[in-house]
Amino acid sequence: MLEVQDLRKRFGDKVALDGVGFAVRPGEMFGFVGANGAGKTTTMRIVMGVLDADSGEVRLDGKPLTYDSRRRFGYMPEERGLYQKMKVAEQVEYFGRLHGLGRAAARDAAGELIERLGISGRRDDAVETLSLGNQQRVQLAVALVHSPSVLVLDEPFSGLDPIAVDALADVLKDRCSSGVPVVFSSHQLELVEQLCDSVGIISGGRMVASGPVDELRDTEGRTLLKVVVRGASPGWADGLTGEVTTDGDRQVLLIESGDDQEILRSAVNAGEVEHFGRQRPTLAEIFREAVA
Ligand SMILES: Nc1ncnc2c1ncn2[C@@H]1O[C@H](COP(=O)(O)OP(=O)(O)OP(=O)(O)O)[C@@H](O)[C@H]1O
Repeated sequence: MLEVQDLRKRFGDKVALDGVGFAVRPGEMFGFVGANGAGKTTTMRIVMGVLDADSGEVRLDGKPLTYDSRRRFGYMPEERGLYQKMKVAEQVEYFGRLHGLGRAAARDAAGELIERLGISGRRDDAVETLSLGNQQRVQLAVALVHSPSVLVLDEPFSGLDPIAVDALADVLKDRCSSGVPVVFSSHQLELVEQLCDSVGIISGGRMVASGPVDELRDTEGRTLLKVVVRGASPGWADGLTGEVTTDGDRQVLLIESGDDQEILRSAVNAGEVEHFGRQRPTLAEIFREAVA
């Protein structure tokens, strides 16, 4: 298990991290979300030992991280770093070799990832001739080539087209199912909600919510009552406190609290009730409330 414990970090007067902590179990996908400048990259750099914390600790399976344990991590830094003149396949193999793979193993692993990430047509091209999205795929292959025991990825999905997003999601799911803890940051909250077992929301250097996505949806944010009525005349919900929107010949009422029976009676009197039920907040809604 990867444990990040009470990290604190200042840059001069600026407090970047003010007690950041979370844990990621083997085989768990953890989405790290927060507004720009919230502290995600700083946390990931500390996990990777690129930056020292002022205090706090990062442990793997109960032990503080060392140079050797970090060598087995796969890291995709925010500042992407590839050799621009080197060819794609050569580059991925080279990083595999740097992480200790033998020549044949590095070649096989590079070939497989290049294929899975959809860049096999570019394997013999210099990185500098690739589009930004394709360079990002190479960067991901480089982070994954040595079958890391932990994955720490800073915005791995940004700039990818939907096909590449799916390909990367599949690769990450595979790695997770083989017992690897995966941490990635992202601003794509729908994707995080779909993919991750757990999320951590950071705001101003502090964790404001974290835990399994399902639990957060049960305990955080507002559970709204959603009522969909067909054929109702405008103004049917005027006496109620919620928001009404129109969708074709349907009126959709979202209401936080009230007398459910009274609301139902108003809806039935107004038209044909197509839907009446509570809906849990999405991750995006929880996020907006948590960082507000
Ligand atoms: N080397 C540095 N020197 C000074 N301040 C820094 C440095 N690195 C980060 N910061 C500050 O620390 C805070 C956290 O930054 P960080 O890059 O960790 O945020 P982030 O959540 O990754 O943001 P984004 O989503 O924009 O990538 C910000 O206020 C940032 O300006």
